[in-house]
Amino acid sequence: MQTLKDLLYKVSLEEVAGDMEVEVNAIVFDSRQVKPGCVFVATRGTTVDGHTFIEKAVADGATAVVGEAMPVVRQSNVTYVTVKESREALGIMASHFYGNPSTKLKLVGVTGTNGKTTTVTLLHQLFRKLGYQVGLLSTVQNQINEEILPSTHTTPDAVRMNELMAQMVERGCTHCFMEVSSHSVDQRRIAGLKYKGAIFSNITHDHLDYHKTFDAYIKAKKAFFDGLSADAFALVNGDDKRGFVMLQNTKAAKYYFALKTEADFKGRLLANSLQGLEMDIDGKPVWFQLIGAFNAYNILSVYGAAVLLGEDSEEVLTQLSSIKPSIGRFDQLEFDGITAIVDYAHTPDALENVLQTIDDLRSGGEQVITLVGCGGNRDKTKRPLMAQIACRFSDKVILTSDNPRDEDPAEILKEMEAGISPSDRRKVLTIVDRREAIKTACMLSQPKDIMLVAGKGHETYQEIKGVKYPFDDKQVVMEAFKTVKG
Ligand SMILES: CC(=O)N[C@H]1[C@@H](OP(=O)(O)OP(=O)(O)OC[C@H]2O[C@@H](n3ccc(=O)[nH]c3=O)[C@H](O)[C@@H]2O)O[C@H](CO)[C@@H](O)[C@@H]1O[C@H](C)C(=O)N[C@@H](C)C(=O)N[C@H](CCC(=O)O)C(=O)O
Ligand SMILES: Nc1ncnc2c1ncn2[C@@H]1O[C@H](COP(=O)(O)OP(=O)(O)OP(=O)(O)O)[C@@H](O)[C@H]1O
Ligand SMILES: N[C@H](CCC[C@H](N)C(=O)O)C(=O)O
Ligand SMILES: [Mg+2]
Repeated sequence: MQTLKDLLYKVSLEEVAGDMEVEVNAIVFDSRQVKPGCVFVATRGTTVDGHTFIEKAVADGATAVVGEAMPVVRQSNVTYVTVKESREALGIMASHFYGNPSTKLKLVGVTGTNGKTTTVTLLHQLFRKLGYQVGLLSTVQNQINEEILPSTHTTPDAVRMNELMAQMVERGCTHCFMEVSSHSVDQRRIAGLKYKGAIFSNITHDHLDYHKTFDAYIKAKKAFFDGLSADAFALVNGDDKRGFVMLQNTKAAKYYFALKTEADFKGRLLANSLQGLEMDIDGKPVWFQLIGAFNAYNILSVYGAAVLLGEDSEEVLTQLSSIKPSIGRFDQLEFDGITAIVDYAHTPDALENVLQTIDDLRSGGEQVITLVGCGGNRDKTKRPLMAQIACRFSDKVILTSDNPRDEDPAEILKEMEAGISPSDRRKVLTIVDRREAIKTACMLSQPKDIMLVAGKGHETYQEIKGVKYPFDDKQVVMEAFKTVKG
């Protein structure tokens, strides 16, 4: 067991009351999870202040408390430590508790509005093919080699994350590829981690509900790069004007990947179809199985990161050309000549990219039918924009629910409808029930048509008022086709 003093190594302390040599058997930041002998870390959250649960945590057996303000009435057998930033302390403590696993792995983090899951999944599969034991932390799933562990967040909380990394180390992993969400940087979930590399994919509109302004959102992403050490690499998209911003204050070695501008890892798109894409990389034409021009960026950053991690460039391209992750990103289903595409596009930029890809691949005569919704309790400003984009690229649009969470789904749909111009209204149907909406889309589609089911991708549930009901777009689409056309 470790002492509180061990766990607080390198954390700047403001005040200590009690014994720092006390042993702790767990780190807990939710009073409902407290067990005797643990240290309770109180953080100020987005809905409640964890400091209000200190007494409860102590009553339930916490032997130590760490937080930004301590109660006046204290128990003599409990150690109270005041720190400047509890979330930062929590990250560092979690790392120490699990033996600093990030220092024993080549840890690469990917941040950006879109493309994180695709990039880390490609990296995981690539390094498996290159013969390594590899860990993965992603929105879709966490993985230790082939073993799949459920994921609840894009970037887990500090305790869970270090626990997972410790398991990776124990199982012989040499590399770990993880998504770094802007929330996780802001909430210091990644404090205490040692990165070997960081990738920036792009930044566009999302999460303004949380960050409030676009500048604050950029700042959160940049903080990830600011925190890198000199022996790490920072690889950014040179075609995104914020790529340069990410590198401004980092100590890490700086690299760019790009399609349009000069870069250390430069690609040129040669061909793009529903079967895949061909790209010239460093003078070599290579065929990849991923679909959509935006994936050229994901492939380039994966290539760059692999080379920067010391892999042979030829071998990397050979292996990369054989990979096609099936993770609810541009997943194609066929039924009687109709193509249905299930995609996780849940931001205006992602939706536009996917629809542009479909548009580029149209052969003429077919209809594009887009089904889309927007999540509740999330950025409201993207709602009218996403409806507008769907209309711009589609012959028919069905607006429906995504994960309404605690909001009224009809209200979300009204906010989406506000983005539709009078001339586009005739092509739009609004159907609140997603299953019914999918059935209608199937009914409206004819052979050769392309139907896009956007927003939920890999998700296997629909969250309505705190309950997650089983719902898998791919499965529902296949069932609907069988019912309607079968
Ligand atoms: C808005 C947000 O990001 N919230 C995250 C945050 O919770 P919070 O600190 O704000 O929670 P809070 O309810 O205000 O509580 C404050 C503190 O009091 C504690 N508490 C609370 C109640 C109680 O009875 N006792 C108690 O001790 C809580 O454990 C917490 O430590 O910290 C928690 C622990 O790390 C996260 O689980 C939680 O994620 C919530 C569930 C969430 O939905 N997050 C989403 C928005 C998110 O993080 N998304 C990103 C990016 C998604 C993407 O684009 O890919 C992600 O990384 O997944
Ligand atoms: N490099 C990219 N540029 C723009 N759009 C992309 C890119 N890569 C993927 N997309 C689009 O964004 C959607 C989400 O992709 P992905 O899941 O890889 O992103 P993410 O950053 O992990 O998202 P999240 O923030 O939800 O975790 C995809 O379904 C696709 O439509
Ligand atoms: N990680 C993202 C996922 C959004 C997916 C979409 N289906 C929704 O529910 O809005 C978020 O939590 O904002
Ligand atoms: Mg993701």
